[in-house]
Amino acid sequence: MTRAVLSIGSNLGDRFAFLQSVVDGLRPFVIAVSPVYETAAWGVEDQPDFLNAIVIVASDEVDEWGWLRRGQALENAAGRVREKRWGPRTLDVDVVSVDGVSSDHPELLLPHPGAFERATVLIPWLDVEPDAVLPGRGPVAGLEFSADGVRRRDDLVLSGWMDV
Ligand SMILES: Nc1ncnc2c1ncn2[C@@H]1O[C@H](COP(=O)(O)OP(=O)(O)OP(=O)(O)O)[C@@H](O)[C@H]1O
Ligand SMILES: Nc1nc2c(c(=O)[nH]1)N=C(CO)CN2
Repeated sequence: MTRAVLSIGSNLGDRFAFLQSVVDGLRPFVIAVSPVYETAAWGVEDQPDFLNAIVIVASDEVDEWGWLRRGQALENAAGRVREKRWGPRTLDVDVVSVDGVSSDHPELLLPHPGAFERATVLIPWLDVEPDAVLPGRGPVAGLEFSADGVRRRDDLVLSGWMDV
């Protein structure tokens, strides 16, 4: 059994529909979905705001590479064009952590090396898992990050996973 924490984001096109496509695409495996946040872009700041959320998935049959590949398939289905690093995208699916797995393979770094300082990951993660632990960093609730530019969008609720 693997359990994975996925960070999803979109800042191009129908942002909410692209996030919903992840919940729909991973539906049998989804065990929790966070609220949606409107977030100012970090990294490359001169680009539209993102919508971000966290999806927690679990399966007996999918390993860490399987989660990465499924995320990439969903990015491709959203018509994602790979341009510059940290640039705008229809859909980004990052594997934040997979229980009990660490990896230094460049195509799958686990835990995700940027997660510990990204409010866009940590705030929604705490919503669904207040006692979350980021391996190597400790309890997420104890990490220091700025919540500036992160605004919860209670008008946008990802659906269709609780009734599986
Ligand atoms: N934990 C991970 N989750 C998703 N992709 C990863 C992970 N570790 C390494 N990668 C690799 O990162 C590449 C995708 O990078 P991408 O263009 O999405 O980066 P980014 O989202 O712009 O930046 P960042 O990785 O800092 O969030 C892919 O080649 C993928 O194999
Ligand atoms: N607010 C926000 N900014 C970003 C994001 C993201 O998901 N949210 N993802 C990026 C590339 O991984 C670059 N910048």
